[in-house]
Amino acid sequence: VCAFPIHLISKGYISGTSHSVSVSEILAVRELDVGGGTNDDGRWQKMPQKLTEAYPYAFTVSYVERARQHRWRCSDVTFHCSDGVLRQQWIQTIREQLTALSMADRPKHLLVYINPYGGKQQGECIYEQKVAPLFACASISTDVIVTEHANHARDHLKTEAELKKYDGVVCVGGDGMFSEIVHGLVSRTQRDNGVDQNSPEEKLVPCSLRIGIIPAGSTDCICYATVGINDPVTSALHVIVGDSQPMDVCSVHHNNTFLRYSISLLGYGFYGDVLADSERKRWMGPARYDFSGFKTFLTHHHYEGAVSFLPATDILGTPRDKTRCRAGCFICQHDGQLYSGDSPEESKTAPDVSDRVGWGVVRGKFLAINAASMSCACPRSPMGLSPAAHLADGTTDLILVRKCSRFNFLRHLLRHTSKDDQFDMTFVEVHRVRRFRFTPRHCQNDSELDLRENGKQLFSQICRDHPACSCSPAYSSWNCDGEILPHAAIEVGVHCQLIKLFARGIEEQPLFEDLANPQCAL
Ligand SMILES: CCCCCCCCCCCCC/C=C/[C@@H](O)[C@H](CO)NC(=O)CCCCCCCCCCCCCCC
Ligand SMILES: Nc1ncnc2c1ncn2[C@@H]1O[C@H](COP(=O)(O)OP(=O)(O)OP(=O)(O)O)[C@@H](O)[C@H]1O
Ligand SMILES: [Ca+2]
Repeated sequence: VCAFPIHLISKGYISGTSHSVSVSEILAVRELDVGGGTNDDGRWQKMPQKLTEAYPYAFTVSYVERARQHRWRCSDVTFHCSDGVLRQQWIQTIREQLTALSMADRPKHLLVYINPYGGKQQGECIYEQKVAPLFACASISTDVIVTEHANHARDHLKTEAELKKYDGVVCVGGDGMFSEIVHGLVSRTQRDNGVDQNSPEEKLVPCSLRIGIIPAGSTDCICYATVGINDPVTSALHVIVGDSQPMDVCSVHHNNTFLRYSISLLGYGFYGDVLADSERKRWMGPARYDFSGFKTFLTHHHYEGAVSFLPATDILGTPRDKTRCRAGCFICQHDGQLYSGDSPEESKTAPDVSDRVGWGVVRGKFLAINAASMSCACPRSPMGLSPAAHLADGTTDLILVRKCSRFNFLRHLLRHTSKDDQFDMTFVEVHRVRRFRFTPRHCQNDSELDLRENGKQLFSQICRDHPACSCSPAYSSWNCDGEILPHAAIEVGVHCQLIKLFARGIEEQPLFEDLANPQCAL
């Protein structure tokens, strides 16, 4: 902590309270030319002449200030003193401390990808106006790529990007853009280490580069659930101070072929149907999800199949806990494990799939099958699909919503918008698992599956053409972090802490938020 025992003038007046700033939350320090009447930003300083005469030497410290609802802002305080040597000592000392932080965790050079078409198509503008000036202030240099097509960022990371040059990768966009970055980085890391992604049993190698998300999408679920707010300035500040948040990643396979990774939601039934419908309405922007959500709710389709899963035993925590995964989460610090005799490296890998002992099976008709590897909190649902899920415990919460009336399903959905327990309903069950499989009914073998994948499309088309038809199609689609998967039969495994974000998890709110904005001291 850096406390300032010299005279301090902030915003044109002297305050009598004390103020301290953690060095780890200082962004930059710079000299201020008091005599000239301006600082080096060219902004005028409103300062009484008497004070500038008495304390002509000044410097400005930019630091993180906490605002409401997990927002961070960059604030400046200016310190004045009568002695030029003293000022230099302060500036030098703070700079030395910042350099030490840069050597440890702070990024110096970043690779930035901007999706100009995500969310409300504001990505470039958000980056230029809100983020780039902060990176410049913190002396972070960047290489910026504005993507030209879908998968541009993924493929660039996978094959071309000179990753050694960078301390992290930043994406400006939504969950889809983040997913591209994850696929690029994870695939590159596996290829560089000779790991075959197609084998569901393979232990994946964690990525070394951290990922920053500047939210500019429609849902921004990953950002919201790791920071507490989808706010570009807050996220940029978390990048600058060099935060690090490990995250679980699910691998999804079909018949020993790798399909995709999932970080937030794998949803079959309701969320798959919402996504499939909403993709045809991208022109509507973020509102497409509400439109398609309403439509899908009215169609009320259910799907038959079997879900088999490997429950996570010997773990701290359950999906029905009242406690939440927050910054410095005890459970995530222990990889979610109560006790493990394994070495730390072994305990972070996917469990042995050949051991079928302990697997459970649930068969039936489902409105929704959801796997949430994290809470999936987002502005639509501030507590998320699974409020007690953990970011980095090596498990996913498998939520099974059986066929029920529209009224009951609406009650279940509505509970996502309040603090009421959405799992406390007879037709809902939730399991914390390390692996699971889904097999749609009638799915006997691969050749049949292909037939049925085609049949599904045909059936959906018939139902679309005949809206009065009230029957449920045999298959839904999997929504994998906002992408539709090409197969209904999948096998999923959780890889504990495979990636790291420039985030720290949601901070606990100060008890008296209104008072958490101290002024500066003499
Ligand atoms: C009555 C209101 C109930 C509201 C219930 C809201 C629950 C919302 C839970 C959202 C969970 C999002 C999980 C994140 C998934 C992301 O990886 C993915 C990519 O960005 N986003 C979506 O798939 C986008 C998925 C967006 C889903 C939106 C669902 C909206 C449902 C609206 C139902 C209306 C029924 C009204 C009946 C009168
Ligand atoms: N230049 C581009 N042109 C077209 N599509 C792109 C481009 N760059 C990226 N994409 C794709 O756009 C898709 C959506 O992007 P993004 O996730 O940023 O926004 P969103 O879908 O509005 O938000 P969310 O994923 O939070 O719902 C991503 O799947 C990404 O692959
Ligand atoms: Ca998890």
